[in-house]
Amino acid sequence: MLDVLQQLSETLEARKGAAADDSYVASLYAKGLDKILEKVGEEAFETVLAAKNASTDAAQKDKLVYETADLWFHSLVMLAALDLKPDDVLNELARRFGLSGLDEKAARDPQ
Ligand SMILES: N=c1c2ncn([C@@H]3O[C@H](COP(=O)(O)OP(=O)(O)OP(=O)(O)O)[C@@H](O)[C@H]3O)c2ncn1[C@@H]1O[C@H](COP(=O)(O)O)[C@@H](O)[C@H]1O
Repeated sequence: MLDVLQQLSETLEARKGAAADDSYVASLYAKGLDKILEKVGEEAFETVLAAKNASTDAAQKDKLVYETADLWFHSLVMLAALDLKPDDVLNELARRFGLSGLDEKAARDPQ
């Protein structure tokens, strides 16, 4: 699953050189950081709403997954716009989990 983040991260980097007319991500970069942050805020709100609905109606869980994917995606665009990568966040999570970083985790758990 980490491959998905890695490949998406590479695509987000590549879009820095793309035309805004051809790419949603390039169009966000062209609109600037404030627009990207607005999208992150919007998607966070939609995710919270979806979680509330899913808490009383299990049929809404698909919607929650969809909105969370939108939130993660726009968060990755935000990180990329500031020249950060998913690994920066994953390494921080690993550190909190008691690991010094992803390399150590890979050594312990090759699969
Ligand atoms: N994962 C995503 C992804 N998730 C959501 N979205 C887009 O995010 C937007 C969110 O929908 P909204 O209705 O909130 O936004 P909107 O109304 O279109 O835009 P606003 O006017 O509100 O800014 C939609 O246009 C979705 O298509 C994504 N667009 C791209 N990707 C990935 O990014 C890659 C590069 O995309 P492009 O740059 O478009 O080639 C793609 O191959 C995908 O892997």
